[in-house]
Amino acid sequence: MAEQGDDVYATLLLNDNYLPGALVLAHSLRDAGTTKKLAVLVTTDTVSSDCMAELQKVYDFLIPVDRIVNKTPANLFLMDRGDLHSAFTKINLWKLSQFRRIVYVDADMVALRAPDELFALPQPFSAAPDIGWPDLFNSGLMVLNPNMGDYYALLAMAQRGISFDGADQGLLNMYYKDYNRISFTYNVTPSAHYQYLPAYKHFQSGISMAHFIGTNKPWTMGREASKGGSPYDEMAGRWWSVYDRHFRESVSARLDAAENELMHHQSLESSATGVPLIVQYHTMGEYRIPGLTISSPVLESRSKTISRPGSAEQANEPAMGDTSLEAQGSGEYNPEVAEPTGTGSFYSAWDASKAPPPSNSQPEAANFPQTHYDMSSDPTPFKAPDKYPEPPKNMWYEVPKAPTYQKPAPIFPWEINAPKPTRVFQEDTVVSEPPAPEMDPEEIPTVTPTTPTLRILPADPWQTFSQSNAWDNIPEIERYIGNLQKNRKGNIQVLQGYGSGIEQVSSPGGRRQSLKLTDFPTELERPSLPVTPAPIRRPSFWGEERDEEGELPAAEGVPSQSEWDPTKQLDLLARRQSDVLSQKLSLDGGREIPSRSLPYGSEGVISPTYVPQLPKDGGFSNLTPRTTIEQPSYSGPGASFEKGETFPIQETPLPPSEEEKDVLET
Ligand SMILES: O=c1ccn([C@@H]2O[C@H](COP(=O)(O)OP(=O)(O)O[C@H]3O[C@H](CO)[C@@H](O)[C@H](O)[C@H]3O)[C@@H](O)[C@H]2O)c(=O)[nH]1
Ligand SMILES: [Mn+2]
Repeated sequence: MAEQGDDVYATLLLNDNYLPGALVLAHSLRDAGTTKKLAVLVTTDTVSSDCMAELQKVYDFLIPVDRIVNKTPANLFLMDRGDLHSAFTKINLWKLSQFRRIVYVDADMVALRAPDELFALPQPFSAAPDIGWPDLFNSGLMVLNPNMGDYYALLAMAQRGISFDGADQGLLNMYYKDYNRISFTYNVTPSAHYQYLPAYKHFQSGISMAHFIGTNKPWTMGREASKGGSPYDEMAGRWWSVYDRHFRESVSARLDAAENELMHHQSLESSATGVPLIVQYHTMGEYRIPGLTISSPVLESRSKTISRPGSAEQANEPAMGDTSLEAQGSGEYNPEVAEPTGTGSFYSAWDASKAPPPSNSQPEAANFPQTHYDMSSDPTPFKAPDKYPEPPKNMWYEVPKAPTYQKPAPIFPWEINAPKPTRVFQEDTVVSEPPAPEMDPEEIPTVTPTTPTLRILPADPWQTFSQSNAWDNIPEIERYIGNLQKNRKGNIQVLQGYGSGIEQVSSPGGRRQSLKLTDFPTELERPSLPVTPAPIRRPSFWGEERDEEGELPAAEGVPSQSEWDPTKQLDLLARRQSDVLSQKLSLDGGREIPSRSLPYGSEGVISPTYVPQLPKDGGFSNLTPRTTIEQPSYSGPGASFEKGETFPIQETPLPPSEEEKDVLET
């Protein structure tokens, strides 16, 4: 019986599943030398009597408490912990006014040292920060003074389901908003957060308690699960070292026990070695079903028991027995000691990354944890509560009144001074601009690009380039090639319109002697256009009938075929067009007319849009704009006529002269 004003460490057990945790916790505190008493709160409807019997072996007080269930557990599923439906039961701690002070510790914690100093804290309520949300405290370790005032207040909240996580931590943090924060070393939860490892290394020696938060606990993962070097593995190793100190069988004991099992059909309540079966049953890898066959090379000869993954290594461990356990009892967990070294080891020695599973291994299903659920035997019908918790208020979304859209911040420099886009008309933007001086690419400043403007360049592009091919100036070559061509020419019928009459010119090889690539065919060489002014009579579709009516009268104003001189007419047309053009020019105030590129020889007109590719020195200065348009002619040799060249009207093909032949031979 508790004396008034006792100090206790207390934990909570809601079912048998956490039994290994509660036992290891109690042993760890005792092993660490606490001077305080230990209490465990149990919900008797779900904790078995076997379990309570085990608890009583280590705990000073076994306190039955009423289960407090969260009837609105939705928030629990936010953290995927539906199993914590009864976590509100923790509130019963405040009811235990027989104690002066309680240091509550979750059953999934292990003491590395006994934090007895917490009983001397001046504050009424203390806890350590939670790793998930450090403003909050983790309710796995709490220093509290039981009192009925707090109890009823907390109970009222619990009954209304007030808890942001649906469990005790959410509730208690809403109640104790100004808690006394104690060091994280009193409730160290393993983490893989980047800052964690260096801090862990630094503060490691000061850790009082480790806490295995989450669904997985050391006793549900098995001994093999935490053999790495991470903080979690190290802390889980500490848990297992306590477990082994108190619940691990020595191999010699197990061998004896196996023999006994065979000989005397040992009872199932505790293993032959004295380790309670219920503890083994709830500890992953520890449970051995008595009387079943085993294929362990070591035990085979002496007993027939089934081996589970976790216990197989023990079966194969050399018979060091208690010596090895004592080595671990020093407090530092040494994985080496727990490592099996026997030759016949078939589970722990099997490295799945290196070899297939041993052929003599057991099916893993033998290892599955089992939970038994009983149907409720409570005959009272369900009665709805008088009042349900008020639905939360202010749970609508307020549509913002003013649009909150903000232009995104500029990324590129030109976004800052972007010019306003406007419509641009060519008339407005045509400006004469000197070309930009050449610039070192590295000196080019950031420029704000604008709509490019059309430039009229005051340049006669032809003057800046040589207009002939180099070989054009060598008469020998020209003459030779000219003669070759002469001989290849066929007879071309052309119309030559000198004067008013039409001369028929047969002009084989009548081409002037020039090899320039830019040459166009002369007028003589071009075939005549089939200009037909008056229709030519053809046989009528209606035959004679139509003919009887006589010929249709010729259209008025259309000259007869014989009167039509196509060359004259073309010349006329050209003149008229050129008149129209010059008229337009004077109307436009002398502005130049954009023109198509003209054939060779009709220089003098410069396209305003033409930008010559100038030589690098930028020879602009000596170029002047030209605004005259030379009138084309269709009557003379015209555009293709070359200076100093006489136009041959008639020419007979000749073989090359002796002189020309000489050139050929050289
Ligand atoms: O099936 C169960 C579940 C819980 N418990 C007891 O309730 C405690 C809390 O559950 P636990 O699994 O340890 O929760 P944590 O993973 O530690 O989760 C966090 O969130 C819980 C709910 O808020 C708090 O109770 C814990 O202190 C806090 O660390 C356990 O330690 C046990 O004492 C049982 O006995 N049986
Ligand atoms: Mn916990």
